[in-house]
Amino acid sequence: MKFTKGHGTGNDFVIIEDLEGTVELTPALVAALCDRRFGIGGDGVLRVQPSADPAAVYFMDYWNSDGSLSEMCGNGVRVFARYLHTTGLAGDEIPLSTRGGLRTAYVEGDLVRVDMAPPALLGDSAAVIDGVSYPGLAISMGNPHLVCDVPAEVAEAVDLSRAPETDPVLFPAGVNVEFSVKLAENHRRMRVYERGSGETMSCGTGATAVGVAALHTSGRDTGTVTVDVPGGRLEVTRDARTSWLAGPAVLTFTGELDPTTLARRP
Ligand SMILES: N[C@H](CCC[C@H](N)C(=O)O)C(=O)O
Repeated sequence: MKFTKGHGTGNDFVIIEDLEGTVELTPALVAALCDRRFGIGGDGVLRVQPSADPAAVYFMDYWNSDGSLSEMCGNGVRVFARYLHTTGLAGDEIPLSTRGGLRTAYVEGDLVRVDMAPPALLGDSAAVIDGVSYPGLAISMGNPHLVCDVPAEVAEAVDLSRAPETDPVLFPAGVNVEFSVKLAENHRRMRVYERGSGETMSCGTGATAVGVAALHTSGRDTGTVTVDVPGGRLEVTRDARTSWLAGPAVLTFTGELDPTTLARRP
């Protein structure tokens, strides 16, 4: 099985082109592929499949590194677009179907910009870590997010080695939790605990949720927010119609493996 590695601000993915439908992905195989010691290593898998929706040619079949599925992946869809553009499978403007619906990516040199669709603000909630409750704003980007505004020292110290406790009624399938630090009116820094992947260096849907929350808490429904993540810098814009995510997306290497002989963590 051939694969390509890529990342967007350090959120890295194993890309598998499967236009013929010959690759059988299972949660166990995805976890083995994403294992950073026994496998290739990655925060998730992006499988390129034909789109059932006629509005797009390709479907992004996204899996988290634990083998779970998600509706959307903002860095993933940007790396996915970079792969299609680099391999000549698509041009500069790429409509894509995802489990969260249609998204359109625009390859602009080193940057890839995505129409992330309008956010849905779901109200107040909180995340609990080590008995401390962090209030946050629940936002859907197709997948669920909880954006907690915290001081810099809290964001630096908070233990993200395991999933924060969150509301099982509001988030029955779990949630991605962002800890957002205000650096300036239109500038945030964040750490993230990703549902299904743990702490990552970046989360595109999460950065978009952080930007939307930053605008919302300052009474604005439109604007642009720079979001710094441990893996780099993303730009989030909300306009009257939708939300946008822009940032770098690169392919790092290609390889080949036999999934039947791929090592499994003991
Ligand atoms: N872990 C997320 C999916 C990947 C999101 C993230 N990698 C991004 O770039 O948006 C979830 O289960 O909803």
